[in-house]
Amino acid sequence: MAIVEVNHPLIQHKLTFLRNKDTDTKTFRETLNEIAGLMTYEATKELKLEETEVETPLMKTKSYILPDKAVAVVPILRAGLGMVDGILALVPTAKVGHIGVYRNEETLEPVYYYCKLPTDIAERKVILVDPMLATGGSAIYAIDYLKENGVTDITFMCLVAAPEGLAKVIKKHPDVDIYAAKIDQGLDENGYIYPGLGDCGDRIFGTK
Ligand SMILES: O=c1ccn([C@@H]2O[C@H](COP(=O)(O)O)[C@@H](O)[C@H]2O)c(=O)[nH]1
Ligand SMILES: O=P(O)(O)OP(=O)(O)O
Ligand SMILES: [Mg+2]
Repeated sequence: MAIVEVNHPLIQHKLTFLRNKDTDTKTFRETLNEIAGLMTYEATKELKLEETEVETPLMKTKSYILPDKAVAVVPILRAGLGMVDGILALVPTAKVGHIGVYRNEETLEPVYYYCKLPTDIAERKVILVDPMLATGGSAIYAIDYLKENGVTDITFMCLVAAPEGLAKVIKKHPDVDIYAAKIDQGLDENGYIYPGLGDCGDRIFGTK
């Protein structure tokens, strides 16, 4: 198990634009995908490769490729969708599953409404994505769901995490690696990450 805050200057620079309440929807969406791509570089560094042989213009040589069933990306709807294209730009062979979970605004408990996973998901490393890890309820629900479907290798990737939510996820799922661009101060009285960037789903899709 590892918690990794990806402190790369480009990521921290771009995160500033996502935090800014005046950033427009188009810029927000593009920047979120750019960060997701940069974080993917870090989060996939332990991927196993297969040996192959390739013919260069000069000679045959040993080289390495990802196995066919290396990776699946699973966004938690809706906000997780905002990271998918950035990840697929780096891992185009990844399959994509979807888990629909929203937060009940009063109880902050996750409410399930949709799921579609690749049939061979248990054979893949799953990168589960949601930009915001707040109370941890949505992440724990989705990880439970993936494990019930046979997945054994899960990395959770988010943009901003609250320490209290992180602690809950690690306690319930100590085998899951978590990558965050930033671990923030905490949660406010409404369960929003502080200072955070607001409601990420609404900012991606312009729904408020
Ligand atoms: O500041 C925030 C906090 C949460 N969200 C949305 O909620 C879920 C995660 O909340 P949990 O309490 O961890 O279940 C996440 O999917 C976000 O969509 C947010 O946008 N901003
Ligand atoms: O997790 P929520 O409730 O913020 O839902 P969405 O991601 O669809 O905005
Ligand atoms: Mg959500």
